[in-house]
Amino acid sequence: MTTVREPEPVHQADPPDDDLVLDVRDLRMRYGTTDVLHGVSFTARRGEVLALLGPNGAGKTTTIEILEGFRLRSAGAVRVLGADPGRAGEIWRARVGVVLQSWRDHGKWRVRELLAHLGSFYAAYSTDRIRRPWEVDELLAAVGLTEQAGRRVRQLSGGQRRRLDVAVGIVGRPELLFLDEPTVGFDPAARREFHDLVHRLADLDDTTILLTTHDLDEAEKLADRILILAGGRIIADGSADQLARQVAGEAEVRWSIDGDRFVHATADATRFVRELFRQHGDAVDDLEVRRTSLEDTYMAMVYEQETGAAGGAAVRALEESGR
Ligand SMILES: Nc1ncnc2c1ncn2[C@@H]1O[C@H](COP(=O)(O)OP(=O)(O)OP(=O)(O)O)[C@@H](O)[C@H]1O
Repeated sequence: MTTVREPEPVHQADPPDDDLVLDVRDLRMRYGTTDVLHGVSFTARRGEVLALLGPNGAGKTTTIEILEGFRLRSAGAVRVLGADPGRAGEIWRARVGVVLQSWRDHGKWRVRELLAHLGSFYAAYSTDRIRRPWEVDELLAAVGLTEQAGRRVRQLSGGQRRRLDVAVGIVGRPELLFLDEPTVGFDPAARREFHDLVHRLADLDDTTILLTTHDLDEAEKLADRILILAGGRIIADGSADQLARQVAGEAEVRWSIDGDRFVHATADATRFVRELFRQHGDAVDDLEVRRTSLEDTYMAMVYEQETGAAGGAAVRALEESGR
């Protein structure tokens, strides 16, 4: 008997997308019997800056460590620069920069020597597009450590040491940079310089950056997109403006009449203020229009997630917090 085989279905593989630097789908992590990540999904494209926010213990460091290849996931599909970080090799590692929460080695080394030494490991991974490593004097200037170049690492202040952590993380000119709470201990000037450096890396070098921070002002200033991790899932993914619109009116209007203070959240502040004056005219005093801050949005979203409140509760919480 002759059997006729059905033609094999043709699998049209998607062309590799060089711009897709992070592709995380349904990532799960369990420590012992405790599930920490219940299905985390997000992507990041070349040159994007993402801020990963969430309450203490939400799983931000766990997520980042999995993407860095330092921790094995329990389940889910993860591609980082086109590879599985759990199995990727040396060449992949040379393309990834990491700034951990604290880094305490090499106290006897001098700053310049340490950076030159660590940088030398990246020379073999230079490409036509990216010359590795970063030239040491240029790097010292970029992180604001030129004056400390000859100092021993253990003689640096906390903030200077954190700058050195950043320098160590970027000395190999990474295409993808992970920053875990990068500005803890920075004074305001150092913080601003660091923000300039992040913008420069993303805008000029097309570096993709994923950072965790508890500083919502910093997240708003730095990130193209904000991810909020709570309850083991990403509960929000978008620009600060987009998130604000999801939660409530975009603006908060405050005013007083005869000494009594009022507050109202609205999507159309102009129309609301026009109506306010039409009704109360010159009696309106102390008028203030404020856009919903990322902090308001964050608090409302995390509150809603934690309490399991139905839609609309976040809006009410936001209004309460404004009173
Ligand atoms: N090695 C481990 N073994 C068991 N549990 C762990 C381990 N590492 C982390 N956890 C737990 O997993 C949860 C997530 O921790 P993780 O450090 O990822 O949170 P985080 O969002 O980075 O927190 P923070 O904002 O406080 O830095 C926490 O409940 C933590 O106690």
